[in-house]
Amino acid sequence: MHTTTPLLDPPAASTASPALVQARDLTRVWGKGHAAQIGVDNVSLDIHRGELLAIIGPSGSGKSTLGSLIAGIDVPTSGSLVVDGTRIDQMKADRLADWRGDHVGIVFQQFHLLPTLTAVENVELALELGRTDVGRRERRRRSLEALEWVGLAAHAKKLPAQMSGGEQQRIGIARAMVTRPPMIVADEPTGALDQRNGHAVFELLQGLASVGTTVVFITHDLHLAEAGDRVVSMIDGRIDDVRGGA
Ligand SMILES: Nc1ncnc2c1ncn2[C@@H]1O[C@H](COP(=O)(O)OP(=O)(O)OP(=O)(O)O)[C@@H](O)[C@H]1O
Repeated sequence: MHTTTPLLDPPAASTASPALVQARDLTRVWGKGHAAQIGVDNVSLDIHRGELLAIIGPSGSGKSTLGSLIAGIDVPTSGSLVVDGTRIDQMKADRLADWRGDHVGIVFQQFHLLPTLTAVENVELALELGRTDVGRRERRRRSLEALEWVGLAAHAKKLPAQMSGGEQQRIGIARAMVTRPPMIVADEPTGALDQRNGHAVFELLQGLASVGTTVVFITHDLHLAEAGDRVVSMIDGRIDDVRGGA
């Protein structure tokens, strides 16, 4: 499955910064006063290039909120966030969407594949949305290459409903990686899978990290988290503990 293809060339580093993600005092709050809901509370964190960083913590501790901020899906109420040399914490929604298309691959717990598109069309869509400079034939070629890397070239013409959950999530990984982003944010990507399929998905993420992609892996699976390079534990929106790393 893990062949050396151009798809797996390390993403080009666009800055000399040692950390791909530099979060400082990130806070995300909804509402005000007594009604305020705190998602993330003053979080500062560096995430390095090629690092597989696991984020764990009880339900409601802020893992998804932090992941959404790092992925540029949401913006913080305060604090600063630099990703791959660009400050994204105050970007307007349309610019942020463009930035995301080129810089982040996102993997969801429930796969989020479009049901009326085949596997290869789902993967191609990421290239259409993210990189308008890639022509139709090249999009198809790269998408098939990504499917091959996740071991599903033979499923290219299948619809999501014709595939197992594990297969759909591997298509989700192919879709996240096909734009060759410097970072992948995966929010409980193994949460809907059995142990064997979850492990297979985790190994794909490890493979991407090993060639230089930064992987943020949000999980309730402590066993898989420990297999990452570093484990960040959250509680009540704050970082409670960081284990591993240099
Ligand atoms: N859009 C929102 N509006 C108001 N509060 C929110 C919103 N999104 C998240 N929260 C709150 O922020 C806190 C953190 O939620 P978050 O989803 O980040 O936790 P989590 O650790 O990912 O939980 P889980 O493991 O259950 O997915 C929770 O108290 C939640 O209710």
